[in-house]
Amino acid sequence: MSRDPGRPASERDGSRPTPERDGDAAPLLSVRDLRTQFPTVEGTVRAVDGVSFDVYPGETVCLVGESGSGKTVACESIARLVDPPGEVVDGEVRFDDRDLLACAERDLRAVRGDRIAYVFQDPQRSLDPVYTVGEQVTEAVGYHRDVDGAAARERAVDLLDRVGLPNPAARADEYPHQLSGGMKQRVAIATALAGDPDLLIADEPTTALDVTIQAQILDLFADLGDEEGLATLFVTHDLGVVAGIADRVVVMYAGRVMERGSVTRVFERPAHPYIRGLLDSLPGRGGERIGGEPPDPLDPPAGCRFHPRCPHAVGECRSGDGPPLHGVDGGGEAACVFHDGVRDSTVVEAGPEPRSERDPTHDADTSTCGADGGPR
Ligand SMILES: Nc1ncnc2c1ncn2[C@@H]1O[C@H](COP(=O)(O)OP(=O)(O)OP(=O)(O)O)[C@@H](O)[C@H]1O
Ligand code: NI
Repeated sequence: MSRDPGRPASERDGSRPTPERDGDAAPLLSVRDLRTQFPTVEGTVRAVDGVSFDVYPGETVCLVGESGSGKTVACESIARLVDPPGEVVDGEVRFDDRDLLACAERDLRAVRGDRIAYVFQDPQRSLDPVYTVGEQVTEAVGYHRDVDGAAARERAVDLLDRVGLPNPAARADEYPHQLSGGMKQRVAIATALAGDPDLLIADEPTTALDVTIQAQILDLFADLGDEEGLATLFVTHDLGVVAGIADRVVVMYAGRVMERGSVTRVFERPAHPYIRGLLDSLPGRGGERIGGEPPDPLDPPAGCRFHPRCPHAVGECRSGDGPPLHGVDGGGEAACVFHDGVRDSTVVEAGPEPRSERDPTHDADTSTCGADGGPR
């Protein structure tokens, strides 16, 4: 079962930033071996622990994974927004051939204010309480475009309309505290889009919105991707949203990338048992919710971090630093030993089966309580 053996075995060392997509276009954003830690009294939380992925111009990449998997910390690390004592301890974040982690704060502010826009999970973080929403969006328009005040205001109202703010011309004169949480988030999104960024990093931007408004905003992102080449890194744990908007998907678990690939391939042929389990448990798919809980971030298991919950885990999954990303059939990669090019990867595609049918050599440790890393 050939699995593209010519690929580098691991990208974790960051030494070879192989493009994730074939073709001529260079990635707009290239994240390599990103590591971010939080010192706490109980120990070090390795919230992001060797994450690599690319975002190409005009595409939408969805970062998915259960709560606590490191999606927010990854995004904040990319934009250098991690608050101390949290610290990006390693890695590279290339944006248009500039390493954002290495550049001076002043240069970074220029990039972040102009070419990269950020929508926080909490809209409060994006808005200034002392200015009206119209002033904030207008300022963002004017900052980036050479337009007079009236034209900037007109564009601001238009944007507020496009993000679904009711009665935008009147609402523009209100202050953030006069708006509901969902409306604030819409204003935050309008502000982010006002400057025609090249990259939008949006952390669960639509979670708090009702489905109609959510759909409207997702459509708006799609239009801006098509019309203006806006690339989006979109964090969500709603796989329905992912199916609707993503070009490519990056699946995180316990601070690591478990799988990357086109949305079509990942949804049709999930390669890693983790994303396979998440997809199977969607309504109508007939599968059960993945048993167990994500690991304690202070003390993740050795080997593959998902192994205590994995129906396919074999001895090798329980020790070492976890498998590298292996190329999978149909494109993309999965950090799973079943895609090492030697094992039969179809056992993952076939779903959970009695273990003896798949790996008789490891029958002895079929319970998830292997000595070197059972559930804690
Ligand atoms: N300031 C902090 N101090 C200590 N640990 C932190 C801090 N911020 C985040 N973490 C830890 O880092 C890990 C990743 O958190 P993160 O918020 O990135 O997860 P997430 O995938 O965005 O989850 P959610 O879907 O709930 O937003 C978690 O274990 C979290 O507890
Ligand atoms: Ni988050």
